[in-house]
Amino acid sequence: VKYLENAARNRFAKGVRSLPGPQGLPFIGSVLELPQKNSWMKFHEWGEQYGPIYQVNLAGVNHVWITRDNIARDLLTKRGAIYSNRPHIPALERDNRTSGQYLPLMSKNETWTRQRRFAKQIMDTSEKQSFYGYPELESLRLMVELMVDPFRYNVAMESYISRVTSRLAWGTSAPSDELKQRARELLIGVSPSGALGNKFPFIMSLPERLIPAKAWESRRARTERKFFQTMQQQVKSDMSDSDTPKPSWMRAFLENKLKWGFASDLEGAFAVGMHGIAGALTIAAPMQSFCLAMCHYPQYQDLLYEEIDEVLGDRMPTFADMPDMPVLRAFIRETLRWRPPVPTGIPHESSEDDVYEGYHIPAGSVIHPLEWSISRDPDVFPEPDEWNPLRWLDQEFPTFQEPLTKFPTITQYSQFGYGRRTCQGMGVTEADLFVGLGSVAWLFSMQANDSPEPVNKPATSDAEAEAESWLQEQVKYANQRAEDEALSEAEADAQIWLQEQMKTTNERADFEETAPRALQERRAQASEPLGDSQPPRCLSSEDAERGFFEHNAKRIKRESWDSKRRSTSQDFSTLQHAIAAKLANQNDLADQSSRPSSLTGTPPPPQLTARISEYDRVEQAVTKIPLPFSWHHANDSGICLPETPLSTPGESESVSALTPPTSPSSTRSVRWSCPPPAEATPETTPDSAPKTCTTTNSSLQHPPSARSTKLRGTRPSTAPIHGKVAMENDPTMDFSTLLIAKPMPFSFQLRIRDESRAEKVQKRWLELKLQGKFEEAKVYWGKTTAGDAEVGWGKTFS
Ligand code: HEM
Repeated sequence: VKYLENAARNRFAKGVRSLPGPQGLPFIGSVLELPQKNSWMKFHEWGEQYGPIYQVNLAGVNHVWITRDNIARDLLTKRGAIYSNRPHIPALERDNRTSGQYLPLMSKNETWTRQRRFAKQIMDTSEKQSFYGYPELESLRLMVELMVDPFRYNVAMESYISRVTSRLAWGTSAPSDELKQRARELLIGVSPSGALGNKFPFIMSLPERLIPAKAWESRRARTERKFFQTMQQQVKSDMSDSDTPKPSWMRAFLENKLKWGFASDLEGAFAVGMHGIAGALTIAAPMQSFCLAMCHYPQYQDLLYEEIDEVLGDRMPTFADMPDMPVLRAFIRETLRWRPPVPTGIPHESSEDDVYEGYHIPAGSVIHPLEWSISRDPDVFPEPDEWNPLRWLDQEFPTFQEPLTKFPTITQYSQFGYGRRTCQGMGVTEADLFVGLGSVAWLFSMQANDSPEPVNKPATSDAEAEAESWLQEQVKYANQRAEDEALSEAEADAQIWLQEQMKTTNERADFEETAPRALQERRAQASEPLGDSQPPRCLSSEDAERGFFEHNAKRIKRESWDSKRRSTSQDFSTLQHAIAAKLANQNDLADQSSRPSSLTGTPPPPQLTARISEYDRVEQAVTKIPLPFSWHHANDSGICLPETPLSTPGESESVSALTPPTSPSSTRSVRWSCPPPAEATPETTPDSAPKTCTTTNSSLQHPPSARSTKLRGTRPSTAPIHGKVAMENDPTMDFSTLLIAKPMPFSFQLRIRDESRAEKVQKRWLELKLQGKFEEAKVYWGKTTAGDAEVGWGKTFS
């Protein structure tokens, strides 16, 4: 019906043309042309083929894709009056446009207006109070977790975000695990590639007992409501029981209930809970992309360390340091540009027919600002596929903006949307990333794991066996203590920690059976030159890097701390051991009892390998579930695909009047910023940086003096890409498949930059831990997915 309606609308629009775009098949349109993974790459490719605004019929719905910032502003900002609705999400139990549950998904109506006003107020007020100091507090715990268990860096970073957000929402970090689960379940519910109801909307009108996916959604919705109400009730109790209740968004709601004009307390519970979910969902993705960037573009790391050491010295960063740290802000801004967390943007829906530059845009079109393309406009971002923080620091680049005390900033950035629907969380995102990533770079350096040996050793190695027996002993000891006497909070924490180590050691055995081969295969793939690559050529960014350092000669004349400080880098095993020992000592002091000497014995060896988090497992499981119809796959675009996707779109003669489209063949070429590995000569650097690229092409070589010690000539080991990406050749393009693109965990090395900083962190963490400042995550209804419980964690799919 929608297809016929759209066709009729297009006929009635006289004197204007339809937007260009792929023709597709009748009714289903171009759904069969979409890939299963990273669908935004296909939309990007179509943008290069059809122009900066084009339309695609996807299963009868007209989707308009915008690939340039100025067009998105023209439509979504300047004509916001008719471009600010949201499309319907069929898999949700209640209509997202009117239910009042999820502010980002509501259409423009009264409920949206009052909730948006509320959102603005709580964000402004909490920003004035430095977001209550929560990022600083939780970054301490993040540092400890990274020291203790570096291979779970992704879990630690997700927990950091979730804990900060839980504290902001309800003043406590206890619900952080539950919040993560609520966020991942909602993400499945709203992602086109997630819940089955988004692929087959008709199932949502059938009885629950026949449709497990509908029952799953009912439980998700019930659990979410119960969780938000429980948290609201808890804050109410804290406010009446405590003289100094913690500041939070919920407290702000409860203290001024009448002011907000909400229909009920339940609306307030959702208005706050939704912000919790929005935060928990999104910010962890750029934190993990930052690790990718640091490892694949290591030549910029020292620039950041120099700033950190100069501004912060021996203390961790705070929100107040923001004006003094443009380099850190540039790293963050560039990471968001390079790997947009929401690459397809969040769609708007048009409420009226419109004409733009002679093109007809029918009412009811779903409008996507395609962030992946917008942040790759080569006129604004030369060499757009390169991660290059200098574009924000060097005036040679078009994106440079002064004053550097304010710019670069991620606020007012297109990644956060347009017009009346702009994201409300820009400020808090910047604070979380600034403090969190600043702390990470203050304490650690990162290196790609270039070891030719498999990073995982067999679980039966001597060291592993020793570690296992050490951990077993500790767990036994902790269990014994638990029986003998009531455990103090710190002791309980130590026990949990030790048990986790034990679990990890066991999990490691499974993981290691399959991981080494897969890793080797991936590395081999990554180092193969691409078939259609062009000869290596000198990139302007390299000149720009040199220029930048020449301009900043005074600053960079300072001796690099690099070799000196890195020599103090400490193995994690020692650190892990040190934490355990300190915890033991602290507790010994507290209870005057002695610990077994084995606690200060040989610590477990670290395995610096990323581990798949629960979140990733869930996401992977979603996309692996076989659907009832054999010709359908799950994919990340919301469209059902055949087993073998048809990859050749029909050529269209439509040409946009806006910017002439580039020829598809030119956009498919792959260029290298340094020669492909086959032509590169490895060159050893003093601190055994992975590899440096040199080449026979003299234009790529710069005299070392001009480069300064800050740029040690290490070039990315990835193949920079333009237009169509050969994803299998780019290890930085491995994302989760739901609406938020989160890089999959990868293997790399974290090294402590300065031992005294590590000790400071441990000491402070212990102090605060003993003061009860770091609550453990609370279990609300068990993590079981079994049975037909009224509330609980949903299975990935039932
Ligand atoms: C990396 C972090 C984040 C990114 C990339 C992001 C991105 C976005 C985008 C693209 C939109 C839609 C804008 C549009 O429709 O034009 C949005 C909306 C929204 N975001 Fe964020 N967001 C992030 C973090 C947050 C956080 C931390 C919060 C709150 C704690 C938040 C709260 C919201 C809200 C409430 C809306 C809805 C605004 C409306 O529809 O009126 N976001 N965000």
